[in-house]
Amino acid sequence: MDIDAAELQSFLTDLDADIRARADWGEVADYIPELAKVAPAQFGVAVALADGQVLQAGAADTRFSIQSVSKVFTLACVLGRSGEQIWTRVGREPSGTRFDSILLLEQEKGRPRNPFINAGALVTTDALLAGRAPREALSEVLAFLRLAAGDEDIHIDRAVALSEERTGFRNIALANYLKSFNNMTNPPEMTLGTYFHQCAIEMTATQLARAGRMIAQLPRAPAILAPEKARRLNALMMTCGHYDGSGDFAFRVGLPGKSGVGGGILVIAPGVASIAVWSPGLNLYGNSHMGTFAAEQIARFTGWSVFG
Ligand SMILES: NC(=O)CC[C@H](N)C(=O)O
Repeated sequence: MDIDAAELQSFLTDLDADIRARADWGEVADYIPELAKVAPAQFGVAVALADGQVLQAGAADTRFSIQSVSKVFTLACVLGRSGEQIWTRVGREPSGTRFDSILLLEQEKGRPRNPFINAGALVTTDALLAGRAPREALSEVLAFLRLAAGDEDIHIDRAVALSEERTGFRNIALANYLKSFNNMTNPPEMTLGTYFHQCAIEMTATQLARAGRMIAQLPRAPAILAPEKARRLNALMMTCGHYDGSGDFAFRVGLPGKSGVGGGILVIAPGVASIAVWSPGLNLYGNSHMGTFAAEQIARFTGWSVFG
């Protein structure tokens, strides 16, 4: 749908003011000590449009920990590297369980439901390593993101990675459990270290919106993701991108999205726009509370929806 950029810009500016006035921020993720230090009362949004413009409001240039939003990009790298093989190790169904749940893994014999819950993302990261050192695999993800965003200034926050490495006992359990089912080819601590560093990539909303242009297949996006891969990433983001809150996100926003416990959400309007919202306070499902609200308001204002 065509949208007047100036009108959308003034809508975003008003939305930022509205959100600040509401002051209903949710709770920051406190199970990762470094993330517990982030002030919840923050909001930023960036919208990359098909004509190349990037609209911004609020703290669009503040860096935040992208956390599980990284799972979209590692999956894209793995699909590029080894094609469809990954689907022998991980499914494509919503889990209906929390992002860090171990519940279904025993019942389903070590094959995680999808690549966006932690168990599935650990398998994807394990595949990404492909016999390489963690540093090489992480360089590939960073290079891919920098190319996608057209911005070299994207890095890993080591303090966040180490903080999770020290306290990520559920992920450590998941990785070992996967190993017991032979669904982890590397030593669990190697895959875990890579995963924690990938989650600790820092980006601004502006950089994330620009990186998402290839998933939206915007005409000016760098041609580094084949259209059929973009379509499938969008399908997975829609069905699994918000864990057990995916149905609610689809209902409220109507666009594919991927959240992270750092409070970021990447939202894709295929062919039209790539949107990044960020607000560190989370809702019950571990998805950004005000970020979801903002995505809902933007979809309502623009009429963007994959459901017509
Ligand atoms: N939902 C998330 O963003 C979770 C990512 C986080 N690094 C974890 O594994 O717990």
